[in-house]
Amino acid sequence: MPDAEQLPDGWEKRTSRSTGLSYYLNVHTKESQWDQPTEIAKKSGSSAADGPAEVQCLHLLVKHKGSRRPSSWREQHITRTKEEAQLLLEVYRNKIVQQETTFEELARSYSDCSSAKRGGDLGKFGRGQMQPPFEKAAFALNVGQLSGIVDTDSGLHIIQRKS
Ligand SMILES: Cn1nc(-c2ccccc2)cc1C(=O)N[C@H](Cc1nc2ccccc2[nH]1)C(=O)O
Repeated sequence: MPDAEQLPDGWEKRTSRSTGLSYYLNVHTKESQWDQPTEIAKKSGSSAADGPAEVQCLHLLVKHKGSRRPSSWREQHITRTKEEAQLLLEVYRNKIVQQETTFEELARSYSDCSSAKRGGDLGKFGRGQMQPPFEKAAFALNVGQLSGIVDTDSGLHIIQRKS
């Protein structure tokens, strides 16, 4: 029985900054995955069929009293309900769709994530680095596309893919 921590060649075990969960990095392609690998890491990059290895996204997070950490740079003790957060985010999303303002301007003013100071820009990330609902929504977007409302343990998000 192989040692549970012994990984096939070309893999490293990492810990996600935002979720604290372990994921596995292919050191050759820089692709990552949640499931523990059982085969030697491939050395070529993803084919188009697998989608991008990483994406760059902006997000606007509205936390609520049920959020994992109901506090932010905007509000030390967040007490809004999840329903109130949903309504707020729908207003913000409509303003973006109607081109009344930009995603960056709204995120900078209203996002409960510390990335607000960068207009909501999370930078580039691969699979296995963000909470699964966020990852699924982000990797399903085309470049420039705006998501619907995405629910994670952190709160409710809208996401725009930049690359
Ligand atoms: C994942 N992440 N990246 C940054 C970030 C990135 C660039 C510059 C400054 C902060 C902040 C965070 C983060 O986890 N922030 C949390 C809120 C949060 N939870 C998230 C879940 C998924 C994606 C983004 C998320 N942001 C917080 O401030 O309480």
